[in-house]
Amino acid sequence: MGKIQKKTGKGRLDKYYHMAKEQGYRARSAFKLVQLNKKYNFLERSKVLIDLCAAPGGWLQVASKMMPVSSLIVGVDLAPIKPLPNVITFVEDITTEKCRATLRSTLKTWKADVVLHDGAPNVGAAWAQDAFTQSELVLQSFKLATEFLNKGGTFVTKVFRSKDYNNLMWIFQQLFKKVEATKPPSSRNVSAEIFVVCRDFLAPKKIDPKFLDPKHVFSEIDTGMASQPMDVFHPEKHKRQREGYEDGNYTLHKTLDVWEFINNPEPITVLGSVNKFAFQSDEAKNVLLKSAETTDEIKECCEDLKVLGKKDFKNLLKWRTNIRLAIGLDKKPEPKPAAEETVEVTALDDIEAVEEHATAAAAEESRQDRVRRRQKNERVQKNVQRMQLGMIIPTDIGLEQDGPDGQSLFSLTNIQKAGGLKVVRKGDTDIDPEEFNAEMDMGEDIVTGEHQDAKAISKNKSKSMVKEDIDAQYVDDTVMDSDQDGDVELMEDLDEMYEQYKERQLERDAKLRAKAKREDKGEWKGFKRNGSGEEDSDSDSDSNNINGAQQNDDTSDSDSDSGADDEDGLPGAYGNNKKMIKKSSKNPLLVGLDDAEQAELRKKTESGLTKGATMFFDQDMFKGLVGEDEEDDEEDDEADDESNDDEEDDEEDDDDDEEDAEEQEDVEMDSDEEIRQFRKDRKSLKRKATEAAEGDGDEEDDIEMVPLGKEFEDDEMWDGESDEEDSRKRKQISEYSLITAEAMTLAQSLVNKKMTKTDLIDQGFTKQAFNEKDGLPAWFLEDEEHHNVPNLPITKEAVQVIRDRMKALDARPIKKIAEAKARKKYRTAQKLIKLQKKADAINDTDDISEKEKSIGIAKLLAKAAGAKNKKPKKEVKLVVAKGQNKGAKGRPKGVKGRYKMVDSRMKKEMRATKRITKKAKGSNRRK
Ligand SMILES: C[S@@+](CC[C@H](N)C(=O)[O-])C[C@H]1O[C@@H](n2cnc3c(N)ncnc32)[C@H](O)[C@@H]1O
Repeated sequence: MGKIQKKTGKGRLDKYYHMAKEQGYRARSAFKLVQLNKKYNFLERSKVLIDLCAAPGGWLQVASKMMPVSSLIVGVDLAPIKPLPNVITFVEDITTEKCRATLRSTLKTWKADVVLHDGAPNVGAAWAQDAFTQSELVLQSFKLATEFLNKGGTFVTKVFRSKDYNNLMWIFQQLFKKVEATKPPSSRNVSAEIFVVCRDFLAPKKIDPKFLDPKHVFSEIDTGMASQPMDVFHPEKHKRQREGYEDGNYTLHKTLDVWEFINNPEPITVLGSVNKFAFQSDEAKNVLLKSAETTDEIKECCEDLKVLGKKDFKNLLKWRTNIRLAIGLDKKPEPKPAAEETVEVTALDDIEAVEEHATAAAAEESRQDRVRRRQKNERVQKNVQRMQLGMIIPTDIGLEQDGPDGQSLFSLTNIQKAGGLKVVRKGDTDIDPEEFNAEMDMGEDIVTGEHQDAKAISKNKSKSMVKEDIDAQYVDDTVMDSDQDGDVELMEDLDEMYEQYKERQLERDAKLRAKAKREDKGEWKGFKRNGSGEEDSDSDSDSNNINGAQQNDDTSDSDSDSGADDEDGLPGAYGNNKKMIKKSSKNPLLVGLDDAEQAELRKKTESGLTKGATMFFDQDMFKGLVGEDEEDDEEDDEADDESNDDEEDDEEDDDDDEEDAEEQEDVEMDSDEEIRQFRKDRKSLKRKATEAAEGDGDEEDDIEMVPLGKEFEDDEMWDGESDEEDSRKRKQISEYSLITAEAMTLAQSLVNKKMTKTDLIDQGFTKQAFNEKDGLPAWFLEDEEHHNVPNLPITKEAVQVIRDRMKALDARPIKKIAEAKARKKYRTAQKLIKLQKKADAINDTDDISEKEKSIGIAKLLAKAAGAKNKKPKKEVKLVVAKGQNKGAKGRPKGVKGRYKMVDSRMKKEMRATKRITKKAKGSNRRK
């Protein structure tokens, strides 16, 4: 033990090992004393301590830490102990007279308050000098304790569970008032060691020498277990470990004639107590060796029984049974009724062994099952977290319309599949709670799980009702185990999130429909994308639009409206049902609407929506929902208010206005430079708008971005409006709306009543208003398109508004960046949780002081911070060995810091090496 041994065994490097390392103790055993002292508090009030068998010094460290300063601490061991401050150590065998004398001279007239003994023979570096057994060592230490302890002193010793244990305890009790055996938590469960704390030394004047004589103490003990053989099928249950160190029993090599094994009524006992079976007797030679049952394998097994495994022992037992049957020692057991138990010992053992295997396999299987379930749950939880962070949407984890297994939550096809359709028709809505619990046990989806058997399904009237019933039961159910609870909680969370997602989707759909409707009504939304002033040439159409909007033109396409309602108006239950009807028309439960019903649903109501759409929007979830129309109305009201305010302001600023009138009429830009800058900005804004529409489309709305084709622009320039073009134009307007300064200026002047709608219409009638493009040469049309661009007025305010908008757009991160940020945030949060857990663990440790706890936590934090503040790698500058650097020795001129010389040849060589290795790899693989 003197030297720290390499700990390689599984579980050796446990919590206490790491704690010892962290806290600077020389051995993990230090914590045993810490825990013993915590329980019995003997160190704090002691002034003199002797540690027998103290190397490498873990206990001495603890003692010097816990005992008052200037205490006398003496440590002895066969192995040298590295010096420790305020501790006296010497190398000695504690069983010798010399050790006693040294202790006496060290302590002088003093007596010890505590004597510790943690000795174990054969485990130290000095194993060769070790001649005593554990119990003898304990008795020796006890002897020293009785000599050096003060009255009322404490003796702590390590004892192994052995036949000597009771005797030792009896002796201790004779000389100490209180004797308690305890196993501190840091002592491994697999270890047979126990610590005995003997308090209040009685310090009798005379001690009966028999108490301290090993021969006398241990001779009387006979537990009758010394000769107990090992059970070869349950070696782990063998008593040897509990017996502590057997005195050399294992060195005996027993050989037994195999014939005796065949005849012995207790074959397992024989197997456990013998090293070798010899074929020596005549019977063994004549009968056994000649038998066909005695295979080479059996013979080999007989050579060394100590190296055999369970399977080999089973083979030997089988062989013995067969031989016994063959030579007539046993009769073949008559076939018995199944209920009767077999009496034959070996057969039972075999069965037991097989059963044991089967149980182990089943346990392993269920463990793996648990692991799989836990992993699945963890995966789902992770997804949920990611979904909450907005990194993914429910569809990404298959949660939208489909259940986790890809089955629709409310799919009626399941019922048919499970054959429960008929019973469903009967309308029985009861659910068997046991079946429900069984479902939950399987960790499957409550309603859609694959394990939904016919019986369970037959009790469902409809899926939705089932879910409600289940939910109700599930709330009442208090007997579910924790595993189920976890699953159920998870399912609940997922259900809730799914509902929220659906609501959001419906809300969004409603907004989209309202928007489309408004567009169809011909509401004017602004200028088209290129902002090149097609408004002029297009004044007809635009003015139509304006008129349309202002006169609340009812010529909007009501058909398409209703059509849209039919298609999209019921995206939830109804819409899905339509899909389902198409998909699974074979299912008698999934009945489509007949023509009359469909026609009824298509009928228009007063609101202009179809009956189906009205029914859909009458659902509770739409109550209190402010549609875009209403929002816009509100905005309009606000705009009106503002315009009124502006009017007041205008009156005040009349004089100024007159002065600026001329400037206001035309483009109001400070300089050409500003105009150029503005046009540049406008271009980038358009680009961003396109990006936003493409990248964020799924987040914001589902409007598709249609690039402006040449054809489209031409048509707009010259043609009168067809319906199709009209709608295209409107779409364009709605997409780009007020993103240009021209449009904004115009809007502002309309809102501020600086321009009337008649002015706007009049402006549309220019000399080019009715130009025909038929017959004009292509080059002219192209030229016109490029250069005949009306210069529309723009105001500073409009430019400012657009710029602000652009800034806001700039400030918004693109989807990928947002995702990356969310991921980073998530990872940081996870790290923090981990750190918190570690800190909590340190905090909860009872064995260390507050100071040590704070040091431990500070270390943790420093480590975490260190990982963050890792120094970046120093850059190595590549210097090409050419010119003045060619063949230069040492640092090339003008190069500072780290550098590496490279030349073209090196590059070529490196490439060639790579090529060759790649080739070699390829050819190896082909082989
Ligand atoms: C488990 S270690 C003691 C560890 C010690 N308590 C610590 O915390 O560092 C057992 C020690 O007993 C010592 N030992 C065994 N027999 C001994 C003997 N006869 N005399 C002195 N030391 C002995 C071994 O050398 C070994 O270092």
